[in-house]
Amino acid sequence: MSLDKKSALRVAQVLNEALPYIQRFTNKTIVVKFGGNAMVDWELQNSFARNIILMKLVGINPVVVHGGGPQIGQLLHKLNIESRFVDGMRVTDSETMNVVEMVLGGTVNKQIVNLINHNGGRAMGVTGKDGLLLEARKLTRKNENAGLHASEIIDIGQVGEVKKVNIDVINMLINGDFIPVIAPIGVDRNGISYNINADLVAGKIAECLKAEKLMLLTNVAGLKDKQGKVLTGLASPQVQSLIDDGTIYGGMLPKIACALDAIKAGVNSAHIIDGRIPNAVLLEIFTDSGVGTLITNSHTQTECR
Ligand SMILES: Nc1ncnc2c1ncn2[C@@H]1O[C@H](COP(=O)(O)OP(=O)(O)O)[C@@H](O)[C@H]1O
Ligand SMILES: CC(=O)N[C@@H](CCC(=O)OP(=O)(O)O)C(=O)O
Repeated sequence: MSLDKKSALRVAQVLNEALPYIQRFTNKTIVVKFGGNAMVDWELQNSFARNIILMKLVGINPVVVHGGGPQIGQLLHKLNIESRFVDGMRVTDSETMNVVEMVLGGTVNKQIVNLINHNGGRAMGVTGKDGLLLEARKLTRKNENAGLHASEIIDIGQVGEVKKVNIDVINMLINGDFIPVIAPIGVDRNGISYNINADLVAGKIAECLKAEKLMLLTNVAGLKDKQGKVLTGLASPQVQSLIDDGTIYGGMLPKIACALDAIKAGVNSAHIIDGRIPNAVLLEIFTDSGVGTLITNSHTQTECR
């Protein structure tokens, strides 16, 4: 398809304006988390795949971590298995864990890998089990309403948190010129599988790779305040009060937590952006038109080897 003169000039201008960003980010690692809610349709997934390829072509090392919560929910529904969440985490019994592995490690992972490869990139899909990439431990949740006789801990099943990231696996893929596409499934030393929230995995991987940026693509324009207005910037002292008054809830809780942890651990910036906007990744990286919330500041560090 050939462009008319005006459109062609505009394309040339856009490329020219992207130069300082390309220079800034070349040879840097950017972790991009593609949320299940942002995988609205094939076109959006395809545009995501092309954005990732373009990053790689200009010398950036993109590392993709994907979710797939709604896709897991759909299959569970078909199988008449109930979905239940505690603080944004899916309660995961062994039957649910099987479905999680099928959907994340199978369908969703291979869909993204295939789209990147089909568009001319070189993607390699792995779960956290491959090469022991994500060593996990069981995540426990405190029961805030525990009375005298209630348990202090809520058991949410095979839900994990990242204990260790084996970055050798990722570096091996990057050095082989592949784009790693990672499904958030972990395993412990006893071989037990864990369902890990994809935001948490993306955050820990960004920390361990000392990434330049962590980008979380979701289905909202950014973090919203009590009035529903998108907060373009957010620092950690504000966060607790937004959680306490219920402004941040559900799936936004792990996003904020992992973004704050990543920043504390040295990742330069964390962004919650609207993945439903075509080319959201390119807009965020190569232009001044950020499309969401930029997060700065906060706590803990993960073991990396
Ligand atoms: N303060 C907030 N601002 C924006 N979204 C919020 C907020 N608190 C909770 N949410 C919810 O978080 C959701 C995004 O998280 P989630 O559903 O887990 O998406 P993803 O699949 O992309 O990880 C939004 O759709 C919204 O319903
Ligand atoms: C423990 C837990 O909740 N795991 C998530 C894993 C997928 C995920 O995080 O997907 P999104 O990014 O699309 O929300 C789940 O089972 O839904």
